[in-house]
Amino acid sequence: MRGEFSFIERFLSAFPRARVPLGPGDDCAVLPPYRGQMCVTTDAVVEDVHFTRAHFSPEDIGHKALAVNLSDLAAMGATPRWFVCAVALPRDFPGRELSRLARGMAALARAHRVALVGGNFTSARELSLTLTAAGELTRPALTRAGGRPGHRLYVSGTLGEARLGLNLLREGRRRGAALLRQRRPQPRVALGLLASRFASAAMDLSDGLAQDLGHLCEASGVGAEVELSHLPVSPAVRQALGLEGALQGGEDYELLLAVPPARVAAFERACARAGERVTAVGTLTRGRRRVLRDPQGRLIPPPPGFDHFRVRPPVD
Ligand SMILES: Nc1ncnc2c1ncn2[C@@H]1O[C@H](COP(=O)(O)OP(=O)(O)OP(=O)(O)O)[C@@H](O)[C@H]1O
Ligand SMILES: Cc1ncc(C[n+]2csc(CCOP(=O)(O)O)c2C)c(N)n1
Ligand SMILES: [Mg+2]
Repeated sequence: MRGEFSFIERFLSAFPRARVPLGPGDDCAVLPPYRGQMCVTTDAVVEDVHFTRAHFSPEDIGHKALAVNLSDLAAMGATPRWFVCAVALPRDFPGRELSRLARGMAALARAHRVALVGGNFTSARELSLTLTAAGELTRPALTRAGGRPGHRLYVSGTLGEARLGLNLLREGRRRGAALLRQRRPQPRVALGLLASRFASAAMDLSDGLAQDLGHLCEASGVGAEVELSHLPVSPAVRQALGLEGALQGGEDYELLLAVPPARVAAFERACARAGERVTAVGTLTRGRRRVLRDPQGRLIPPPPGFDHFRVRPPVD
C-alpha cells in the first residue's frame, strides 16, 4: 500500500518513540520545558544541490540532512535535543528507499540522543529534506560576534576533504575517506560543548573557511590574518585542490573558533584530553581587513566560497 500515511508510518518506524509529552502524530509536538536556553536552527538538503541520488545512498541522504543541522547546534555550544523533518518526495520514490533514508537519519539521531518529534510529507519534483532542530545550552551561546583583536583562530579536524570527495564522486570513485566526508559529515557536537568553556566566538564551516571567516569577522567587527601553511589539510587535498582550494569548497562541517590568548593553553589541553583535533590557523586583528598569508609570506585576499545564487559559481 502506498500513500501519504504509509510513508509517514514507514519513516517513523525507523525511530524510537520520542520521550516527550507528545511526539509525532498530532497537529503539533508538545515538548517539556528545558532547564537551559534553547538554540533553534533549520537547514535543507536538496537533490542535485546538496546530493545526487546516483552518488548518495538513501542512508547517506538521511544522515547528511540531520548532520548539517546538528552542526549548526554544535557551533553554538548547544546539546541537540529534538528535531522535526519535512520531507518532499517524488511521487515514484520507492518505499524501501524511504525506509533506508530514515534509518540513516535515525542512526545519527541515536548517536547524538536527539529525538524526532514531528514532520511533514509532500510530493515534489525533487527529493529534499528540511529539518528544524533545537538544542539546549548549559552556558551562554557561542555566537559569531564575540571575537576580539588578538584572539587566536582555531579550526577543528581537516579542511577540503568534502570538496575533494565531491570531485571524486563525479569522477566515478566509490570509496575513500574524502567520499565519506562528503556523504557522511560528522557534526562536532562534543567539541562545540567543550569550546563553550573557552571560546569567544564560533561558527561551523559550511561554505568554505575563506567565506565563513568573513561572517565571523563581520559579526565580531574585526579583521583576520590566516596562515595558509598552518591549515590542517591532508596531502591528498593539498595535491588535488591546493591550500586555497581547501578553503573554498565548503561542507567541511568543522568548527571555526576564536579563543582569547589567556584561554589558549587551557583550551588546547582540554582538546587534547578529549581527543578533539584543533589547529591554530591565525589571529583576529584590529580593523576589517581579512587576509591569508601564503607560504612565501605574501598577503593575499581570501578566495570566494560557495554561494547558491551566484550566477556562475567559481567552485562546485
Ligand atoms: N529565510 C530566512 N528567514 C530568516 N532568516 C534567515 C533566512 N535565511 C537565512 N536566515 C538567517 O541568516 C543567517 C545566515 O544564513 P545561512 O543559511 O547562511 O546560515 P549558515 O549557518 O551560515 O549556513 P548553513 O545554512 O550552511 O548552515 C542565519 O542566521 C539564518 O538564520
Ligand atoms: C550535487 C552537488 N552539487 C554541489 C555540491 C556542493 N555544495 C552544495 S551546497 C554547498 C554549501 C553548503 O550548503 P548550504 O549553504 O545550503 O548549507 C556545497 C559546497 C554538492 N554537495 N552536491
Ligand atoms: Mg552554520
